[in-house]
Amino acid sequence: CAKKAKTAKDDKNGLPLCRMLLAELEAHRDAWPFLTPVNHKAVPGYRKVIKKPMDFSTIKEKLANNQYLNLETFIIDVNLVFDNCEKFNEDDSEIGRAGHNMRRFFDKRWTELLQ
Ligand SMILES: Cn1cc(C(=O)NCCN)ccc1=O
Repeated sequence: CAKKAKTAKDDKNGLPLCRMLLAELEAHRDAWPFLTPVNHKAVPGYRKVIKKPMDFSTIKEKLANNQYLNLETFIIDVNLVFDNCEKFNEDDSEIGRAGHNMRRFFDKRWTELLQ
């Protein structure tokens, strides 16, 4: 039978924790660039430069469709949002700074919740 989950990443609380973390991300004042998919028709170059677009609404949909195995696979998609942002935006820009702020917030929260 399946091995008993050893760490919080694998245990049964993984997915409710993901929903809680996502709700906190969506409520953050700097979440606005990340709430919905980047409109590649309105943002020149985006589709070419960013190979794997990701945003909070897509993550929410994937959670609802049970597409995350555990907290780890959820964290990978959240980090993709911030990595795409760093790739496409100057650090010294509104959206670039929002991405850094959101990544710092997320890293702090999931590590706190996992302790
Ligand atoms: C994350 N990100 C968002 C936008 C954007 O324009 N978002 C809509 C805000 N209303 C543009 C580039 C980018 O990397």
